[in-house]
Amino acid sequence: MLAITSLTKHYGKLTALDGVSLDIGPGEFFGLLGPNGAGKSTLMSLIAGLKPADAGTITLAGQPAGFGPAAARTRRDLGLVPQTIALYDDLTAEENLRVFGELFALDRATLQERIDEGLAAVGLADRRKHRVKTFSGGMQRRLNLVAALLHRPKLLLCDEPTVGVDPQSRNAIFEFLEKRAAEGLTIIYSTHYMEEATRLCSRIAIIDHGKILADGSLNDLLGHLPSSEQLGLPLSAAATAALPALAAHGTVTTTDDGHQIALHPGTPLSTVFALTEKYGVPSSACTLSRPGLEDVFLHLTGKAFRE
Ligand SMILES: Nc1ncnc2c1ncn2[C@@H]1O[C@H](COP(=O)(O)OP(=O)(O)OP(=O)(O)O)[C@@H](O)[C@H]1O
Repeated sequence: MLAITSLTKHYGKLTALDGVSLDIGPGEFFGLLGPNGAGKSTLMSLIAGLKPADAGTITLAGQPAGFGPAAARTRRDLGLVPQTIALYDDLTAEENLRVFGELFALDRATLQERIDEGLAAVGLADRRKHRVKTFSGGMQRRLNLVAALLHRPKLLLCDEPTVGVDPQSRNAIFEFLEKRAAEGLTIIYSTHYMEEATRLCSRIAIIDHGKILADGSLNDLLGHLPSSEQLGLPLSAAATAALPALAAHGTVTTTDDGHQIALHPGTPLSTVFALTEKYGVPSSACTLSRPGLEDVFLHLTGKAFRE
């Protein structure tokens, strides 16, 4: 549906996007996960046509997309929830939505129907007559989401929509987006929160320094790691005695915090725990953890993820 090829963007000497290529299919809930300054907003702005690319192409359903007059038609098929809230403070929630709807030349009846439906869907129906300046950041975000979908775009771009948002609004945003995704809307969702990408996205691309480092389902990404589970042991004499036997089942690293054994994929936990028991390591002293996206990022970049 959305095809991006070798997209590059410089700001002066800084390369914000460096040859990004992506193919996003219809109905995908696509996560763009990267630390601050990775290039997420730049990529979103180029797709939305707010800025020109220096090189590369963007097409939506085979038609030119992005910046410039050739992409004017496909821009109608996009909705953007920008990182910075874009609403009129002195207008009420409903008045704001009317302004956005009129930009897309929606007829009065259709617009009213969509306003009512949208406000109800994000839990703002009872605040429709209140000015936006009286809203919390989270409420403003929710309203921005409704505004971006009034013209029923095929693709929704959400640029870090939960930054500075209270937990209640965060959940309302998640549930709203999950419903739209279940209805078939294609969503690109940028975030620097790994748990958001894990919860929401059917596919995740990890971006850093303007490059896509990995792209796939959560399981595909975890597949980059050499181990699926990690056993933690204390620095006790019993645990140290068990290490040679455990080393046959995984890679051992020892730090001041204890021994870590990254188990070889497919190692039965019963085998591992039989060994710790044999050497007298109490099970309460053992920990077992599954790796997450943080470990994938560390594995790919050699650096901890900076949120
Ligand atoms: N208008 C601009 N002029 C100069 N440099 C810019 C501009 N916009 C972004 N940058 C730089 O480009 C790089 C990518 O920025 P971008 O905003 O795309 O990243 P991001 O992943 O969205 O980060 P954040 O989560 O902080 O918004 C950063 O180094 C940023 O400082």
